[in-house]
Amino acid sequence: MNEQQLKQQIRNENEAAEYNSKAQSTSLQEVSVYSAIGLRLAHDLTQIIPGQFKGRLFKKGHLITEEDIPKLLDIGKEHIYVMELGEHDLHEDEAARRMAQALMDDQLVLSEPHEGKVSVKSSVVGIAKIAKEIVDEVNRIGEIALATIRNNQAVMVNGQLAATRAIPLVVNKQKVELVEQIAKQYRAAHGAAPISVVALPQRQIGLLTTGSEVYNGRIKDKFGPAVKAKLEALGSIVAEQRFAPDDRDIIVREIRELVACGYDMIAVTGGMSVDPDDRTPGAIAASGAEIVSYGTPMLPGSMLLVGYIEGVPIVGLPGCVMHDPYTSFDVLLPRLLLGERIDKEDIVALGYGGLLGC
Ligand SMILES: Nc1nc2c(c(=O)[nH]1)N[C@H]1C(S)=C(S)[C@@H](COP(=O)(O)OP(=O)(O)OC[C@H]3O[C@@H](n4cnc5c(N)ncnc54)[C@H](O)[C@@H]3O)O[C@H]1N2
Ligand code: MOO
Repeated sequence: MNEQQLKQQIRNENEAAEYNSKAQSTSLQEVSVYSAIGLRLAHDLTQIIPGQFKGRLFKKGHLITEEDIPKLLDIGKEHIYVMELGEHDLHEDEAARRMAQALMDDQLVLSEPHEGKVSVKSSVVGIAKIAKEIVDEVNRIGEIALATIRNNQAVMVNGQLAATRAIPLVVNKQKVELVEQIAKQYRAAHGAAPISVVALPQRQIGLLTTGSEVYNGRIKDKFGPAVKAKLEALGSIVAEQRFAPDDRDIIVREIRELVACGYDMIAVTGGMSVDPDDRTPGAIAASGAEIVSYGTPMLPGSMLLVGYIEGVPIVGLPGCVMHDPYTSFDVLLPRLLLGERIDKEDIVALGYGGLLGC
């Protein structure tokens, strides 16, 4: 090859490299909004008016018209992007969609991408099963985000479990492919998606409300309705409610009778703290229950008791369960209803992050 041929070859190679790099990398061109009429938006545009509105003002692909210009200026956009996606990149919407599809169980409902985010919702009342180690692994990749609720948290119909998003407007395809690979490996090893929901079965609960002031009619029972509401929200019912004064033998007898009825769970309310009239923990122990824990390191719900009596869960519910929407009882309830055994470590784990105030 003579010198000229060599130069030509280098020129060819350079041109090819330039062509390839154009084809491979995403080009983002800034265009003044005044020159943007007739162009299409490369991504959703958000408006925030504190206290009034937060949401999508313009959708990706929107054809910009003259009357959009003041609206764009009002949300601080003097320029927009015109984008040509490189072959190794994914648009934020596509990245979010693919990650959600890879990580989520089929039963879950995926939203359309909205401002670059895909939301994942439950179609049933259930308990979230979320592999924390996978969430961490995905979030370690960088430039992509996976946010979830906590493992074992209750979720309502249409309740959100997770959301995916790419941080930049375009993200390297390999990052999303890595998420897909991580999810595939998890599914192969566990036979389930890293993020899923298990529908809660309908359980029948036997409820015993203690407290002489309630038993004698001095005050109206407020515990029964509160416990019923919490259970019904999760698809279970209080099949029977009984009342007892602050008398240990009577409480023991009532517990035994509720156990004999074959309910799926027994709940005893009131009398859970330190006063001489607080007979419930002693009565639960005397009724033959194996106590996993009397007391939890979570506030509210520190005086909660969890045990098992002939294999049936029994809980002692302190006063706060009556008025507080989220206590240690609410944390453990979905698992109790599912039939998962609660052990001492589950109680220990309530302390970190468990100070919600009461
Ligand atoms: N010195 C301490 N005081 C308290 C402690 C403690 O460890 N040391 N613990 C606190 C915590 S935490 C809770 S929760 C409360 C209440 O615990 P109890 O489960 O023993 O609640 P009671 O004493 O039975 O009742 C408290 C309050 O609520 C009323 N009540 C009870 N049952 C009903 C019902 N079915 N309907 C309507 N109202 C009800 C009761 O009349 C009392 O007024 O203790 C803290 N204090
Ligand atoms: O058990 Mo109390 O139950 O923390 O407010």
